[in-house]
Amino acid sequence: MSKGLPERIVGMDWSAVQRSLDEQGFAVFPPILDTEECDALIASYDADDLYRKTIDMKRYRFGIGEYKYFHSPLPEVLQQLRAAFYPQLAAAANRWMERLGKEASYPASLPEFLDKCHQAGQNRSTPLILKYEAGGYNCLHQDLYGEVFFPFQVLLTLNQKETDYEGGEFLLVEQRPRAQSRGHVIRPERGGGVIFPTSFRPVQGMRGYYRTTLRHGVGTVTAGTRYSLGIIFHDAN
Ligand SMILES: O=C(O)CCC(=O)C(=O)O
Ligand SMILES: [Fe+2]
Repeated sequence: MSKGLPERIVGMDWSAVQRSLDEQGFAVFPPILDTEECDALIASYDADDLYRKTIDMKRYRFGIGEYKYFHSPLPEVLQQLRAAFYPQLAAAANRWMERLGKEASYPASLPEFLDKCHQAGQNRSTPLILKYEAGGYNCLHQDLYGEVFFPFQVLLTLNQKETDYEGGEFLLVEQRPRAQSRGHVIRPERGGGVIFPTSFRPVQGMRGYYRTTLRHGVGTVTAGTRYSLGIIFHDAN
């Protein structure tokens, strides 16, 4: 891919993404990282000086697998992904809050939003890289790390389904008020991913919008190794 990463993100079909977010609650996007960029991120998994913390998921009963939080300042790719996705998603976030009758208070740029996190005592960086080997999985969860949170997060897969791993589907479960839950199974291409709600979303009902609760996770990897990159916009306390 010849263009720089921020240009590739700005050049995504954002009207289709916004529509998909509003209608389905999530949006799958085609590769924005090329094979070399994905391979470089995978190769950096063992570069321990890049990370502030490593989590063995089994220890916390989060699933089976491992993830590492990048420390701040983030590697350039992570910084670019976070900063370039933010403005489009802030517009969606404010639209969603208005629909739910809440204050639409997400600032236009990432540094302004991070200031809010820091003022609330949320100073630790949250973008992460995840690794699941055969038998690995990630239980359904939400990534909330304090009072301030951004309503969207982004997940990119760094290697190729079917070639590098089998199973390991991205799972999104939507809990509807006074009704049964609905599941979505998403399998992005290497270098592509999905934008999804951190915690809840507005759904159009007969009388205005109501709110559903979302959790995400990963189905069992049945063969190979799956690597992914999680872009969380709020910092952690
Ligand atoms: O590995 C995945 O697909 C999910 C990772 C995750 O839970 C996240 O990025 O928040
Ligand atoms: Fe997560």
